Amino acid sequence: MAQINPSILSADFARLAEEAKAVEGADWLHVDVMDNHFVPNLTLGVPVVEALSKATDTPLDCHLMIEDADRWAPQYVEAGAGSVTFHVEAAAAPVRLAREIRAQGARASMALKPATPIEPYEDLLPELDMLLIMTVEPGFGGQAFLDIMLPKIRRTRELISKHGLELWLQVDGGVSASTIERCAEAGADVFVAGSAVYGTQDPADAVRALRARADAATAGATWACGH
Ligand SMILES: O=C(CO)[C@H](O)[C@H](O)COP(=O)(O)O
Repeated sequence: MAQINPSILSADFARLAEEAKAVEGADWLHVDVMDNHFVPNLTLGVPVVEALSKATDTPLDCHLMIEDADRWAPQYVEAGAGSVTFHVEAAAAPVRLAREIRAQGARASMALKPATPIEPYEDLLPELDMLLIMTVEPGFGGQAFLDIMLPKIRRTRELISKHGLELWLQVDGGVSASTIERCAEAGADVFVAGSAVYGTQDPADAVRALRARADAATAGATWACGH
C-alpha cells in the first residue's frame, strides 16, 4: 500500500500540534527542516521536532534541507524522528551518516535535488531505508511538480529491483491528485504532500484519497505490495 506523508510546511505553524492530529491516519508526518543556507527558506529545528514528537502518535519523517547534515542529523533522531533524510549534496560522509542514523534506531534516508543524478549513488543504496527524489527545487511548498523527474524515478525503481532491496522510494514536491498517479506508475511508493493535504477542508480525507489514487495506479506492480 502507498504511504502518504503530509508535509507540515503547508500547515499552520501557530497550531502545529492540532495540525499534526488532523492527519492522524497518515503513515508519517513529514517535517521540513530548512536552514536558509542549503535552501532559501527557514523553518524549524530540533526543539520543535522534539515537541512535535510528543504531540502526535504519527511517526516523524524529518527532511533536513540543511548544510552540515553529518553534524545535525543524529540530533533529530535524539529529538524523536523515526526517519531522517539528509541531502547527499549536504553530507560529507553519507555512508557513515546513514550507518550512524541506523545505529541510533531510526530509518536512514538520502535525498537528491532535481539536478543530482541517482547513478553515482547506486552502490550506496543498501545503506539506506529510503531514497527521496525531489520533484521540485527544495525550499518552498506549493510549487509545480517537475515532470522531468519521472525518468529518474523510473531508473531508481529499476536499480532497487535489480539489487533486490526493500528500500522505500519517496517523492516530494507538487504531489497532488493530478500528479500522484504518474509518480506511482514510475515507481514511487512514499508520497509527501503539503498543499494537497493541508490546503483542503478535510486533511485526513485528502490523505485517504491520495492513497487510493496511488494504490489504483500501481495495482499489480510487484514492488507495490510491501510496507
Ligand atoms: O520539501 C518540500 C519543499 O522543499 C515540501 O515537503 C514540499 O514542497 C511539500 O509541499 P507541496 O506538496 O505543496 O509541494
